[in-house]
Amino acid sequence: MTQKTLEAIKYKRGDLQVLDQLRLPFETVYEAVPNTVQGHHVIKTMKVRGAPAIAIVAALSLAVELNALLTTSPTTLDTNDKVATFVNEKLEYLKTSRPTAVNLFEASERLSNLVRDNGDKSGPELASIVITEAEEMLIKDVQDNKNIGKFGCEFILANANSDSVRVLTHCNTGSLATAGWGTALGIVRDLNLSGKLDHCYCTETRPYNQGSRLTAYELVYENIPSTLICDSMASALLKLKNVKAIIVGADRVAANGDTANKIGTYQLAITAAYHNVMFIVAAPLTTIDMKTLSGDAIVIEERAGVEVTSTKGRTATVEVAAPGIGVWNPAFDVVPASLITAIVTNKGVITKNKGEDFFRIDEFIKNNQ
Ligand SMILES: CSC[C@@H](O)[C@@H](O)C(=O)COP(=O)(O)O
Repeated sequence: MTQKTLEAIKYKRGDLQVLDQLRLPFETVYEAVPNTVQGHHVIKTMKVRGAPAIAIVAALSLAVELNALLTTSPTTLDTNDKVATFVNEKLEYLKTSRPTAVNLFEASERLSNLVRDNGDKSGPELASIVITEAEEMLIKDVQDNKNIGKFGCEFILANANSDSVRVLTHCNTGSLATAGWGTALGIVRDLNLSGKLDHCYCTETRPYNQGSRLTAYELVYENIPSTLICDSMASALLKLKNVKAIIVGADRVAANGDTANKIGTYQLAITAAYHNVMFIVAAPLTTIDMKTLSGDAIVIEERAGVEVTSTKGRTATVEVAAPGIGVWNPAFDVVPASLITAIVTNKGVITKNKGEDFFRIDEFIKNNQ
């Protein structure tokens, strides 16, 4: 059965449009992204957000820029060297948009390696190879998410000891955060399609409200039985509502399984452990960063204090804090591997060995190439 999901990224060769997520859930407005300057802008300002979507929009913004130059200014791309320099400079620039989600850095490295490995091609040929690779990222991400949904749904049902489950999710990990379907929210979709989802709770996810604005929007859009809670209600929910699993996405998973995700994820993992509730991280393998050995080395983005002192409503942004108060606004936190039950990837589910408090992700990758 196919199910229509929201589309954060609309692309055909030479034309990239992104859904402006700052205007959701009240207005559906697409914005053209004709080049990397605009790509950088929509990522930095969070018109597009979510680890996979950030990487795909960055790569496609480069693809549309290259595509346009091939016709409007062919001499700028007429040698291999010119294209290689152009692509690498643009990738370095795009990487400065947001620091925590590794997918952007992984995509950049992949495109850069492609350029290095195609030193024998003409300029236009090399540009075309880069464009095609960026386009494939968009297609592959949806398939990866479908696999995550299936694996995660099976794992949760196999371990829940009940016929239908209630789950809690945090931030937005759905179609809006990816090329389609979603990671953690993809699992929720699969649970719902299998008829085994009793209810999905979602947090508001202050300060940016990805939960109340975006996840709630996706849940309502698809008629998934769901309820919104404030972030501060999570422990009470686990105590009183028989939730079987908390399912979250990831911005970067370190080699030992420590996971950076939206601020508030860490406290959810602590309360899940206390209440003996499964804590599931859902992410494609592109979100795993084997070069980062543990969560301590993950750079956490800090954003402007105004996101905490104000809230964006339907018609205006309103101040909600006493003027003059100091603000700390880390956008992400790190969940230690010891608190994570399983990491659900597009290649399968990674669990810990008995008695160990870290994941052997290197072994999993070796066995699932
Ligand atoms: C599939 S999205 C996974 C994560 O990127 C998501 O949970 C998250 O933390 C997004 O943060 P954001 O700041 O909205 O980009």
